[in-house]
Amino acid sequence: MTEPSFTDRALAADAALWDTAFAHRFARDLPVMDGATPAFRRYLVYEYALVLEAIDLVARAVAAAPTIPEKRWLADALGGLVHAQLAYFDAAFARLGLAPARPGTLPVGVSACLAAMRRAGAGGDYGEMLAVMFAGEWLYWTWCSAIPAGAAADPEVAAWIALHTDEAFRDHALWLKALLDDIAGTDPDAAPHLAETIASTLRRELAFHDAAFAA
Ligand SMILES: Cc1ncc(C[n+]2csc(CCO)c2C)c(N)n1
Repeated sequence: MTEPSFTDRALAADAALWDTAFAHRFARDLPVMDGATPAFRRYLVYEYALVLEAIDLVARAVAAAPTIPEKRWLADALGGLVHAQLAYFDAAFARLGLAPARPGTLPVGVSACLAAMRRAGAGGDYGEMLAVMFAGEWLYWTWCSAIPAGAAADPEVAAWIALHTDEAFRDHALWLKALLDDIAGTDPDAAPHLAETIASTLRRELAFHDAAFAA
């Protein structure tokens, strides 16, 4: 049998935390929410702020990537955020009468998540940036791919799930996973910090999603 990879070991070491994540109310409620659900409306406003922060993080990762194939892959991921994801928010905000959060009004669970992304980007540690991206992408991939096809009746919710279940999204999550395995394999001294970054990011992700339900 092949040895479990670095990321498989990191995910297994935090299995209890990931189980909590998979049981999160957000994942359970998402398919039955709609544009009138207060938690979903709050979530979209928080999520828009997160996507803006993610654009900067991925742009920093493009700059930090040591090879052209990595820069090219990450630039495509950045393109997905600035095009498909921002187009989603333009359409959803217009349809649902939502607006971006005013500065200083985000709840602490959300702003802490954004601040950690910003720190990872500004810190310049490529592996750390990838670990932050991986934890969030893995969570969304796992959450959204577990929702049965057609389960969400609302068009905004269905479109949001579709953005996180398409092949490109899955491939990106798996690409991040494989690259982290490479980095941890090449530099075993970096592995503990990468594993800790995956776990701490997941905790912040859960606080982010808790905030949508705390009115
Ligand atoms: C709250 C929240 N967490 C994670 C994602 C998934 N995601 C989309 S872009 C990005 C960063 C770049 O990989 C991540 C993690 C999300 N949409 N919203």
